[in-house]
Amino acid sequence: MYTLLSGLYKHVTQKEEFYILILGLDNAGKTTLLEKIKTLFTGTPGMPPEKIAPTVGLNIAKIPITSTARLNFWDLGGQREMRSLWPQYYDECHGIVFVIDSCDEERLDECRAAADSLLTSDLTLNVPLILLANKQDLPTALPPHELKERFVNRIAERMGARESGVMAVSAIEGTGVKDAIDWIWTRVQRNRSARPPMYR
Ligand SMILES: Nc1nc2c(ncn2[C@@H]2O[C@H](COP(=O)(O)OP(=O)(O)OP(=O)(O)O)[C@@H](O)[C@H]2O)c(=O)[nH]1
Ligand SMILES: [Mg+2]
Repeated sequence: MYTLLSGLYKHVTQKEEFYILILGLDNAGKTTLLEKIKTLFTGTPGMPPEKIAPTVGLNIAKIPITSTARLNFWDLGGQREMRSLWPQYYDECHGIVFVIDSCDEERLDECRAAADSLLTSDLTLNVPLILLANKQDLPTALPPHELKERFVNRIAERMGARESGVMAVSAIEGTGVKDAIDWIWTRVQRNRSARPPMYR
């Protein structure tokens, strides 16, 4: 009887867990984005931008997306030494958000190299990926069409068969953030036979 009841309780309370990696070079705005996601999707405001320091290790946010499913965001540090840790998380992730600083033209090549190594890993094969052209609130930001030409088109062949997209956002102002999360949520659900959710 106890086993039956505890099984039933588990069935009712267990949630589908999807894991989403937030990657990109240091200073791209990943943690600012994570905190904005918290603000927009939970009742609790995220940390204000001025309190956010460069990430050493990772930050986590658990976002209830429906009554039965949760998106777990893993925001990893983007500094060069931290990037060697990224592959440890590829195997378990269901989706990837790749954040680009649209104002940092000088580091576009470095950014492309980081995206290349992520996309060529067997462990991320067919994992949906959204590229976010961040900091669009700043006048010096490359507009999305220019970023597409100078960045996205050059890594397009590495995308393979995965679902991919590009969106313009401002993590600080929140512009485009909800649409980006809706995009990734739709894609991880579509990809669930290849990468099924975890149950916790
Ligand atoms: N204007 C503007 N500034 C932003 C935006 N997003 C992030 N920033 C700023 O960019 C800087 C870096 O932001 P973080 O969120 O710490 O960057 P990160 O990608 O997490 O960096 P690492 O943790 O080192 O990998 C901070 O000064 C942020 O305030 C944005 O949308 N607009
Ligand atoms: Mg960070």
